[in-house]
Amino acid sequence: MAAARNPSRTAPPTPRRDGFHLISNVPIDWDKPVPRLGTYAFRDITYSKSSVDAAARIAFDRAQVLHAFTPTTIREIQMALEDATDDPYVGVVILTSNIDAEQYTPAFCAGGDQTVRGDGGYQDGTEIAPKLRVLDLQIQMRRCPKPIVAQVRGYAIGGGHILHMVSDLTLASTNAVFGQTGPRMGSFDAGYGCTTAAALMGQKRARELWFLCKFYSAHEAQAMGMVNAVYKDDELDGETARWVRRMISNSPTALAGCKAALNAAQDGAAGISQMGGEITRLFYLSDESREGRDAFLEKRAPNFRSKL
Ligand SMILES: CC(C)(COP(=O)(O)OP(=O)(O)OC[C@H]1O[C@@H](n2cnc3c(N)ncnc32)[C@H](O)[C@@H]1OP(=O)(O)O)[C@@H](O)C(=O)NCCC(=O)NCCSC(=O)CCC(=O)c1ccccc1C(=O)O
Repeated sequence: MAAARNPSRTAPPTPRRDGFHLISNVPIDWDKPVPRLGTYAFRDITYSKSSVDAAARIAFDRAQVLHAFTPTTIREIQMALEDATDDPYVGVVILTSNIDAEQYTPAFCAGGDQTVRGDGGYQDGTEIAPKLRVLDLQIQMRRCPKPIVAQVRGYAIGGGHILHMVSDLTLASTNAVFGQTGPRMGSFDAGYGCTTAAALMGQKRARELWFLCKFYSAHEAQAMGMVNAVYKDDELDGETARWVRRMISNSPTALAGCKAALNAAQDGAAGISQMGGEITRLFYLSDESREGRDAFLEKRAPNFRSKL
């Protein structure tokens, strides 16, 4: 008698076979916020980690000005991001904002705080000279080997919009609104602000974004290619958790390699350096590489071929 066929051998192919829908969408349980790093106490952001879900959450905390950023805000994000990057336990970083919808219009970030915009850049009394510190943060985000997820509610405008574009993934609430305003505000970002827009949505749409300074709904932004997924506002935290949980269950080295490769074409020599750094780090783990170090320390000639 012929054996009964295993039904899984004949199951029709389905995208749901990836099991993504089976991952819990219970919002991430954050530990108590990290109030300070070293002697520095955060003022413009909150920084939290989850011991359960291996993620870090960096949130703008200036709701009264729609989370517009000053040099201090950016410096604080840089510090938190450095900590999250170096912490081997953290697998994914979420960049978002603290929403107080009872008092203030929801926003992810309304860009550079115009009240501290001086003639040569932004200066809130903490810079040696006025500068565009956010450009350094953009580079730090690109170099961070871990996925950065922008979780966007409300307005993501100007420099805030660029920070979501530079993030690896963007998950948006249905109430999110996206746009550049630079040419209406006497500003522009000829670096990642323009080049990332073109890479995400194509040249014509990127020119529309920057030349017209129109605003776009979450669904329009998704159709343009700059938002990965749109969720109802009350489902966004849970769905973000699902994306985070899938990524932290994947290989960190594979994710870092993919991020470096995806950055490489746009980032030129800096992109190759990021990619090369990953390769060198892995090479250090090999017998061949260790032979160079050991031979030096043992004051002998290296024999690399013996380690192949
Ligand atoms: C976002 C709005 C359309 C929302 O409008 P509305 O709901 O009516 O709210 P408002 O009443 O306007 O705002 C509430 C409250 O917030 C204050 N506020 C909002 N945005 C800013 C801001 N950017 N700076 C300072 N303050 C802000 C606003 O004044 C209100 O305060 P009150 O005390 O209640 O009056 C609308 O708010 C709006 O259009 N905002 C401006 C958005 C904008 O144009 N942002 C871009 C600024 S330029 C920039 O971001 C460049 C940044 C930069 O550093 C850079 C430079 C060069 C190269 C690269 C970069 C880079 O960013 O990467």
